[in-house]
Amino acid sequence: MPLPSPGQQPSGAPAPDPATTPTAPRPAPAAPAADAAAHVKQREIDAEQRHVDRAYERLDAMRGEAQALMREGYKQAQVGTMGSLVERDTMVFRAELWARTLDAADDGLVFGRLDLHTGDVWHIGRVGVRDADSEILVVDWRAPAAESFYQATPEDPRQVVRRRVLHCRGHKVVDVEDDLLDPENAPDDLVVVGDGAFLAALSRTRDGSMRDIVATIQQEQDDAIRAPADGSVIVRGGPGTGKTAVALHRVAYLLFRHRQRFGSRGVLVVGPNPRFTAYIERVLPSLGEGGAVLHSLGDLVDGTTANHHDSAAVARLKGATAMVPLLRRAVDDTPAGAPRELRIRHRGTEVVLDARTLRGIRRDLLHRARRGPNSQRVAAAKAVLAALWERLASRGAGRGEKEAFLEDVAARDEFAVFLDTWWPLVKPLDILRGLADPARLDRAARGRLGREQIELLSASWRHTAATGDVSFLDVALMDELDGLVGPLPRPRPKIAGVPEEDNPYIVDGYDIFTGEAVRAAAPADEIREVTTYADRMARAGRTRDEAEEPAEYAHIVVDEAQDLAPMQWRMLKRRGRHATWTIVEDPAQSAWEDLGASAAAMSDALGERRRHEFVLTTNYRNPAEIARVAARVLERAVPGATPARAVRTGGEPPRLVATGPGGMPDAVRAAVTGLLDEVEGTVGVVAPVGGTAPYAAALAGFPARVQVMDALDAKGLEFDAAVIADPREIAEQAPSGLRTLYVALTRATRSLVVVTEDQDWAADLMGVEPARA
Ligand SMILES: Nc1ncnc2c1ncn2[C@@H]1O[C@H](COP(=O)(O)OP(=O)(O)OP(=O)(O)O)[C@@H](O)[C@H]1O
Repeated sequence: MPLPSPGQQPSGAPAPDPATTPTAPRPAPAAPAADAAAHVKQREIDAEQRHVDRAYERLDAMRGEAQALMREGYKQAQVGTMGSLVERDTMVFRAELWARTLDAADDGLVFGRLDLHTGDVWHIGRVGVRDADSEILVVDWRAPAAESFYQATPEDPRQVVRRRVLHCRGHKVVDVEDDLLDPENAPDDLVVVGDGAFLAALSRTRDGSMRDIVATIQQEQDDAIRAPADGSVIVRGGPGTGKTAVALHRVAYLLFRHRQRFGSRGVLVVGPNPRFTAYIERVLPSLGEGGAVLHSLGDLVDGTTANHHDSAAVARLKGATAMVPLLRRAVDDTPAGAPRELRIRHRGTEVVLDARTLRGIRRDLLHRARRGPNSQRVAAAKAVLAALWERLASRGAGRGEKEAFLEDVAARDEFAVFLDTWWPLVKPLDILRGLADPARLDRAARGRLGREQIELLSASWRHTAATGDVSFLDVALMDELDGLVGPLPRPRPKIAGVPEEDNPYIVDGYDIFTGEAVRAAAPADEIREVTTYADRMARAGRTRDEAEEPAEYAHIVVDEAQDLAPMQWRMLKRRGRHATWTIVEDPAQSAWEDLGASAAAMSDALGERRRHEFVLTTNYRNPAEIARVAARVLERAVPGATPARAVRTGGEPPRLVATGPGGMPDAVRAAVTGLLDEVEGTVGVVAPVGGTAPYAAALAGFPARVQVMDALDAKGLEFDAAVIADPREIAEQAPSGLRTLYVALTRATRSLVVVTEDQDWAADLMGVEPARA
């Protein structure tokens, strides 16, 4: 669907006149023009309403059929054979999915119509609907027949004479808006009406959630949405060009056209932070697709949630692939607190394994550990026991004593405690905590980090060790470590009444992993299975690697991909080794400095598959007044970059408020108070990274539509009004700071207020004269 210039008809037909005037290929009736126009339009709306009513009647019938199918599925359960249970599950699953899709389609079921020069008329909607005689009432927007709705232009009308957008409130048609694409082939009585409702829709109030754009997808966006499924799609474009919207509609498209392939292994959508995933989470369900999994980069690893961004200097270190060998060496290093030697006394003889011998055993075990040291725990116990026996044998012990010796040592507390400290089971977080020790970090880095870098990193992990806080990049490191340390063995659950001897990790009453004595668990008078030490070790070895790999997906969407560090790409790659990808990025908004390294890591994740690249050029979010200011900052941040074209005018001109030292929170509060009267929807307050606290305090008790966040967390979001606090600090916090400020300046759909202590700097940067707070 081609886009209107500001203040013009959405496309195609020459529409010089304001608008609500219906225009026709033939001259419009003379007078009274306004009344006649309203009458013609109402007649068109009434006609569409009749069609929409029929479609809703059939939708209700289809929902009834889906419910009946579900009931039928449950009935089959009563038959009870294995086969019928499987059929029942499939039937119920499909019927439920279908029922959910139909429910989601209820809101705005029909939104478009195509009149072809063949005389055919197609209505386009959220799902396909047929009447009882199988006549098509509505074509699903993702079906090939609907393609012209988004793709036809006056230059290439694709048989479409008139394209109509229907605006509905609930089940009621409230407006229609036409594009005349092929006047030559228009029948004499064809009516064309329109009032620029598309542009009006763009300036609607924001309620904090993104909405689908299915009725108004533009041609260049549709190209990306419907790109072939055989490769990966990369969508680039400036802020507000609809990149996120396109990626989400592509997921709905892929699931519709290739459900078998993408539905079974699933789709993962990854956004920069949880605020962003909450913002987009309604889009796919509103398109009838509830199956995709949404995650932020901070919660991709089970049981971990990032709660802060690292400073730019720390992020540069943690995000680079140089972390891979460093982490590997940290995993292989002797654990902190490991004993230097082992002394065991057996029947009056002391057997000692000295530091050198223990180091040799460790090296050997690590060499053999394909799945990380955690999987070698049983092997470690065996190797130490074997070395002890060798020592004893060298001092004259006979072969016949071996079993008794091993039984004796393995059962001892001191051996369990030794094993637990010498070869502990480790979790990724333990390794990061260990790296809080500068000496250990230096060893792992093999001298490749300078003193300042060691201090920065170890300070960051000291904070983690003390508080348990992890950063977004720590999550990527923990995911890397997950693979390096290997899965933790999963002990079988304790079952009441079952003696602990059945647990393969219990050796003679001791849990060889934790060192816990569990002898008391089995009642003394219970008859026990008689097993040897060797039986139990063999059993332990067999069950050791049961932990799960991270889930793999058939398709992965990465939003704000320009910000991903190489280590984060590695984390995603592990989840999509066989996936196709949709990548959404705008290098001009990147907070990550080494764009080359990031691009290489992305390329590695995407693999050899074909890539389809698209560039979106129109800014649907910012009014031209805000876009102009943002473009000035873009020119400084990325000289030569082309800003997207803003289609709307009529926003408030951006305001610059100057304040004195220490006056920032009060000035921000005053700006927000003013904006709450000006706009009905959300007001976003964007602060420097790590600097939200004073503003959150100043705005305590304000309505929930006021949201405070730092500039990195503002990525991808939009608000009716935005207040940028301390732009200079945002710009100077990192080498990529000006780009981050550019992101912050492009969040508002209507009003933008920038509050600064450095008025000359800000006025020069933005080209706006300051007012005093
Ligand atoms: N074709 C369209 N019809 C209606 N609204 C649209 C259309 N395309 C985009 N929008 C709206 O424009 C706004 C910006 O879209 P979106 O967030 O997808 O842009 P983006 O390119 O991802 O921006 P950013 O780079 O800042 O994250 C959203 O409100 C979206 O709904």
